[in-house]
Amino acid sequence: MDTILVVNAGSSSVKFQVYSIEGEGILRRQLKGQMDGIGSRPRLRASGSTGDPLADRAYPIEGVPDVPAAMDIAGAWLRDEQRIRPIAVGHRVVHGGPDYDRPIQIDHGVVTRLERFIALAPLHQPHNLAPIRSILGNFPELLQVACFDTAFHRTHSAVADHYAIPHQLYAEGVRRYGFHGLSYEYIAKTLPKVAPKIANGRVIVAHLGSGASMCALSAGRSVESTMGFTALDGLPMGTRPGQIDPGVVLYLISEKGMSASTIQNFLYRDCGLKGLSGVSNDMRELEGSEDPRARLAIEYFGYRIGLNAGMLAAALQGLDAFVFTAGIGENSAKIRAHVAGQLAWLGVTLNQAENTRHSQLISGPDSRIPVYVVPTDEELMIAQHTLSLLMKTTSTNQRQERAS
Ligand SMILES: Nc1ncnc2c1ncn2[C@@H]1O[C@H](COP(=O)(O)OP(=O)(O)O)[C@@H](O)[C@H]1O
Ligand SMILES: CC(=O)OP(=O)(O)O
Ligand SMILES: [Mg+2]
Repeated sequence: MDTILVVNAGSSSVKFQVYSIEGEGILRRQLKGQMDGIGSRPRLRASGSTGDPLADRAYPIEGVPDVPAAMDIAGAWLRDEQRIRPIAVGHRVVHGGPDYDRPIQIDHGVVTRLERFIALAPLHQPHNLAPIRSILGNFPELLQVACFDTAFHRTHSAVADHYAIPHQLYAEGVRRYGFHGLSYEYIAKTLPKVAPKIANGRVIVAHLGSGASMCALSAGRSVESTMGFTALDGLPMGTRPGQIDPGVVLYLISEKGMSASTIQNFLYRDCGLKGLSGVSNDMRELEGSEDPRARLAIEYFGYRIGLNAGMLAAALQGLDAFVFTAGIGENSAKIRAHVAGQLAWLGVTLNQAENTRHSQLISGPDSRIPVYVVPTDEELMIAQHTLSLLMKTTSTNQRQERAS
């Protein structure tokens, strides 16, 4: 059986899926899993094609201190216990920079170009590139495909793509890229099935995971994002502050004597829900905590989502639907209710029972704007892109063989 392996390293999780190729362009999921709770409660969970459990293992927090450790455990499980031998591997690569507006086949030159963006995505890019390098070294013939978080946002207009800084910096690549593009691409592709009437309209998608952002979709295309040059901007996240006055960074340099690398660590690892609550970066832990600072962090998260929704509705000049997705968006009825409250001025009402049940449509019948919960599937997008490139390279090879 020919299979495609998909690897998605996020900031608090490593997700993976294995698909069999069932014929021209048809994929069937064989296995799905994730190692999540990195830094809080590490756990490896995986299931087979019918949802049958294949693994559920908890690890001590010090046993899986970071994403590379999680990647090693997941890789060993796939290789040694599941005996996965794929014919192609698709990778989520968070930063594609200004050059890549679509998935590409990986070679050493591509890896070198993507290494330039490590400083722009230090929580992700190194972990995205590590397995790519290792596979290139051990299996140089294996097709590997890089699928970028930034690519889906390349439809942004010039005003959405710029900062108000001298043009030379834009030319060098200091632009408002936006991230979580594979997730938004999946939602944009799924919306015509979920809500055919509004899929062509103006939709805000809130990808609320460990990293969090929101995207304004107009007729299924991204027109604006809360994230920018890096995945630091916009909403508060597990360990990142989201939007912050650059004056704070200047203060840390001039008054606290912090170096560039100390500030980088601070902004990527010590802020956000973790910094504000002093309790945890993990929304599950915050929701279970009695600590008033945990409550403040939850309150802040919902408040900032509401503010950013106003901004994106302005970019869209109106709003036809609101969609929740990713770890928090799909699973936290409490956060969704809080955000719906923030959107009441837009005429949003919530159906409490449907929200508690995590139903697909959670707005009330009188809501002026429908609110949906749509589970994302970045891995499926990656698998589809990988299969397209696999088919392209196979037919090119066949043409070359016939010609020689
Ligand atoms: N049942 C739940 N209730 C509240 N939050 C949840 C639940 N399940 C997962 N989450 C939250 O989702 C976040 C992880 O989301 P995810 O999209 O997997 O992140 P990432 O891909 O960035 O690692 C964590 O903050 C986690 O606490
Ligand atoms: C870009 C980003 O923040 O990704 P994740 O949510 O997977 O950490
Ligand atoms: Mg993620």
